[in-house]
Amino acid sequence: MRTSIATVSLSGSLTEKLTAASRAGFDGVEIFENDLLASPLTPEEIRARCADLGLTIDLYQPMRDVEALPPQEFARALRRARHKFELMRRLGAGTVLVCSSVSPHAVDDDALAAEQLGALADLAQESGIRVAYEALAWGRHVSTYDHAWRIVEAAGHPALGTCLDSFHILSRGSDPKGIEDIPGEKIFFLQLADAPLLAMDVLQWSRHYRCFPGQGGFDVAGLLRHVLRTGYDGPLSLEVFNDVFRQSEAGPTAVDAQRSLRVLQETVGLTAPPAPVVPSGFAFAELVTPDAEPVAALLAALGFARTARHRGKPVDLWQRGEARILVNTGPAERRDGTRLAAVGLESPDPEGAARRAEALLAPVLPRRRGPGDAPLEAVAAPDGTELFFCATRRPGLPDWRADFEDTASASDADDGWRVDHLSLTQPWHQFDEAALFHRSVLGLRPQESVDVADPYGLLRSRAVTNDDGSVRIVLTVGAAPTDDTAHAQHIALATDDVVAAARRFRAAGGRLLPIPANYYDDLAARYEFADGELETYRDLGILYDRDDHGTFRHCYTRTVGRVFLELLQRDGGYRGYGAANAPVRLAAQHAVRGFTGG
Ligand SMILES: O=C(O)c1ccc(O)c(O)c1
Ligand SMILES: [Mg+2]
Repeated sequence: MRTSIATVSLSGSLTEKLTAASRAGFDGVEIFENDLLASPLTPEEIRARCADLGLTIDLYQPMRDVEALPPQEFARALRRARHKFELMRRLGAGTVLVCSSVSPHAVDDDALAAEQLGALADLAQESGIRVAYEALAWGRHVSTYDHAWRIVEAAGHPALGTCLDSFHILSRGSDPKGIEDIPGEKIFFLQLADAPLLAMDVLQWSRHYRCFPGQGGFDVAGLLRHVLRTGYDGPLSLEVFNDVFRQSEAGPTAVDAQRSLRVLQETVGLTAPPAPVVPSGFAFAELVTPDAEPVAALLAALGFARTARHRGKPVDLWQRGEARILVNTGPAERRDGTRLAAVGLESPDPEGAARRAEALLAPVLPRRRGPGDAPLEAVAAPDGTELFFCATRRPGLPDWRADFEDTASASDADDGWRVDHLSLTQPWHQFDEAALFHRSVLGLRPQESVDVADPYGLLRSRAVTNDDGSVRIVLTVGAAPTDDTAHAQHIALATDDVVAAARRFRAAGGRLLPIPANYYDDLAARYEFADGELETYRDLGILYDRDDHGTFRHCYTRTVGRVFLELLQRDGGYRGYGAANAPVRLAAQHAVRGFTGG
């Protein structure tokens, strides 16, 4: 179906908004009055600009406080309407949105509302304009979609229809099934927005927290299915009031928006893009570093061996068991220091995974290929992390390690080491986008979002995983973009014996993050441990957690550049990431930085 976006959903000047919408592939826009009023362009110039960009103007909005008014007030509303309709004629906009009145003058009288909306529609019709009446969730007398429809139906005017807005319908908990009672041709417009499930005033919720479908907790797809059953064939339009999007660059936001509509259309069966190819493990994690020495020392102390070197680039492969870490000393920038730049995802169908990514507007990266290199499909995640779709030892698929020359054989080949999860810090304004990206492009499943207290701010964290837990990516976002501790990334390595791993690391000269004694006193109060067990944890700085399924023990290396490593042991099917311990870990990391001056 045609896709549209309200200018209020994007940041910048009207021109910037239109350009971003067009580039992201939208067919049309809803022009918000404020964007027009603030624009130096005349309505004719805006019309021409839209035409040049291949955008139709699908809606002009909003017109407020029009219906169920005393005669004098209504006369004034009609006068305003005349001006708006003239403006819309110059703009070439054919539909105006009228939202249900919040005016203290409005009376609770559906017959009067129908009569006055009919009179407004008469006037609109003279200018070839249609009126779409929308119930605001906080409207004074009309706040539900079925009520707005009853009034439209009673008016019985060909130029008057209703506008459905998923936020207003779902935020109030209305049953969207009743939408099917509205004839499709009387639904003049459909606005789509999702929102996180928050317990708050609905107006504040609407004006600040809306997000794109698939990023919140509403069943927008379910609502759309009801709308489609009516025969509605107008645009799917995103109307998202969001404080974060207002501050972010319009270009990426528009792409995020368009991706959400592509996923939504796929979900309801309107389109069939290439199916997701869910990754089945981590092939590697790649660190880019300006100085390989500290990274090499850290990996060596952990028992990793440098097993291979890339034939054409300064990239070493370090390995322990099934855990593989690439250390790239090529394009590193001093400013960032060591960072986690790329992730190799085991893919049953790398080409299919890349096609899926492309269909959902993920930037496909130029293949970094030298002569004779194995083909490697790669895309960029919203945070810039490069995601490679690759195969390790898979019959019929080229092995990514073909580009590497063995330098040593791996030690400890079968001791159960593997990458358990990767934690990737997201730019503060891309957290919701990142979750939607990983879900839709990679087919990973988002878990609950958790808040983690950091001594200098609050962190949000959300894991995306595949079904068997062999791929887990933890997306985090910190409050202060300048806080290095909150913005560190990490590689978590699973072992079958974290105590032995920690001891070995320390014996080899590695330094584990020290954890305060208070933490262990508290653990002793919460759980019973075998003799000496707690003392071992206390000595090594091992943290402990438990869920309904099992237990979790984990400890941390010091940070190199932006990256640290975690050693962990999952037992009995523990599913989490030790979130209960994260505040202690973050405080300890801050303390170490403070102590050493970073
Ligand atoms: O917040 C508002 O006032 C407002 C205005 C127009 C809309 O279409 C809407 O859904 C909300
Ligand atoms: Mg709306």
